[in-house]
Amino acid sequence: MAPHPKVLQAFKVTRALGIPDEEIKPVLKHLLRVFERNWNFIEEDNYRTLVDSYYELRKNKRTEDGHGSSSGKDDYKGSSVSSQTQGKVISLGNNKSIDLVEPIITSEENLPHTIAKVHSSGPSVSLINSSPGDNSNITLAHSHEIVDCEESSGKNNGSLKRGIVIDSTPSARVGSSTEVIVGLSAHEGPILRSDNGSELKRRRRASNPDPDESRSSTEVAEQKPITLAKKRTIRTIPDIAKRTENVEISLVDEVGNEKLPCFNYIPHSIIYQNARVQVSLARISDDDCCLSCSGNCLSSEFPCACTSETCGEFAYTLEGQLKEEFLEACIEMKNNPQQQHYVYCEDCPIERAKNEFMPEKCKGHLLRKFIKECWRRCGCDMQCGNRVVQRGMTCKLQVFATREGKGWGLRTLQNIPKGTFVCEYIGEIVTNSELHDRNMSNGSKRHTYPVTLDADWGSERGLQDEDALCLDATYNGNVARFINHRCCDANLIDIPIQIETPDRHYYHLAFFTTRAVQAYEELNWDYGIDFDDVDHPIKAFRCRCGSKLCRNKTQRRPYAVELKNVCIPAHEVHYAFPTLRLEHKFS
Ligand SMILES: C[S@@+](CC[C@H](N)C(=O)[O-])C[C@H]1O[C@@H](n2cnc3c(N)ncnc32)[C@H](O)[C@@H]1O
Repeated sequence: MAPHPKVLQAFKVTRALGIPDEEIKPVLKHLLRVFERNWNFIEEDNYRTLVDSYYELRKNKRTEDGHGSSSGKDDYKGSSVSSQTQGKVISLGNNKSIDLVEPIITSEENLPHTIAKVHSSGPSVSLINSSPGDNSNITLAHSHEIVDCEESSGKNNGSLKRGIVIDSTPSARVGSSTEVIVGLSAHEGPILRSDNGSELKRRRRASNPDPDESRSSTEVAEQKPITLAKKRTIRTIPDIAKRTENVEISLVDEVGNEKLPCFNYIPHSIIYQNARVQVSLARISDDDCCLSCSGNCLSSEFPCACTSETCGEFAYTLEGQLKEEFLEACIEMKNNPQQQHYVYCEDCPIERAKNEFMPEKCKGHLLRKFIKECWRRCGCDMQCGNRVVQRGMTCKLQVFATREGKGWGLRTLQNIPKGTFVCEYIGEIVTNSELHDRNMSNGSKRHTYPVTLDADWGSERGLQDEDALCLDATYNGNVARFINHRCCDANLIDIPIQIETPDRHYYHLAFFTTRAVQAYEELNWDYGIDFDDVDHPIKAFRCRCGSKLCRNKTQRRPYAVELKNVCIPAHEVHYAFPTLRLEHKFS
């Protein structure tokens, strides 16, 4: 079968650089897998990532082989977590690298690059530092004009023995001095000196006699010269869920700034210690299940007993989405809560945890609409349309480094229709007082947003501490811990789901789309923060949700949160002190 035109185009560019097709092929295959077949990432900057990956892989291979040559053929063989690659950081040439597993490695360690300073005021480019002991040729992996090169000794006496090719585009001249990472390649030959790049072009022509190909090399140079970016590291993890979910959840950092998240991925919530979650068949009465159903409850003529929570109607459609009316009602209650949607407990567990002897008055809890799914005692099967959340995630998701300074975020890799279940909020099930203790001892080390399972506290009198529960995803959690906040018009909404237990001390919190979401859109939900609540123990982050309805109107703080007089960058401290409750007042 003839290769795809995009593959042919990629080969055309790499051939022009003298890279044989059979060597670039496995690299391309690997990147396509890592980027979920999104060619934009591969094509951008004239296939920069592809070419950089190739050269860096070659260099790594040479280093591993004691400077032996590499065919490059097998380096990306098999899946991206094959035995060859697992545990390795694969640097992507000039300024990128791929981290295929979980080790937390700083970008400095990852980059076996030479750092060059470009002095843009004059025509010369001088290398001020090169990798220790590495005297490989230095070149940008793409087509560039050679402006000038100076032989130079760096700090480590790694003097430049051969060629350096540096971009001469106007963008490279911006500012007086820009630090860049220059990739290392395996070109042989003496120092290249040229004012106009003709030497490089001549060399390319010499190494590639095919007139068609040498033309494309020149075209490439003219089309899109590389821009000198700040050093950055692209890291990816193929599946942060470690195959515990129905789908793989990749992580990618194209920005190159984020510290890799440090937590244990769990696909189901788990009791930390004191939380009382009573799951037993004996507690499910005949009225709480549909014993006589079979197959798919949604197809039966009459709604079964499991619709008791949703006024005798299933919340899901036959296609597996939330019914429009139900979803809209949930959105309305969340976005425009009325006074009657709040309940106030007499002895609020949240206030009690804060001050056992003199608790303050309850601040109120928002009543929520529940969905009850069929479960073990029900006669239907696992494919029943009323078992959506318990079947688990089906959407392809990716954790990525946001560019707006929100730290990591979550995006979808596929279009998702309105009302679709995306994921659950999973974490440790802790009691309110356990959470309070954690907050007190860990304070500023918090990195996620615990949620209080208080949707039904209004119907309880004197809630015991073991029954007043929260989910904390700080140390153990799932992909939901990466979902960032968006005020009011978020594309996800959290809905309480009752599955195993008829009481509502413990329930599942599931995220559904509030509208159709396009592939590569960031997913977000409204944490319910009151940005004007100056008394709240957590002074909220400066909101960068970008919504027209953003409630953080004043935006007083410059990209940091103040926490008890300590100023900590927002990406360092996520949520610190007691739970921000879902029902927090709206301004
Ligand atoms: C539950 S975590 C979300 C994942 C987080 N971004 C990360 O890197 O792990 C919540 C934290 O993300 C950041 N964040 C979330 N939404 C934000 C927003 N709209 N604007 C700015 N920062 C946000 C804040 O630092 C917040 O404390």
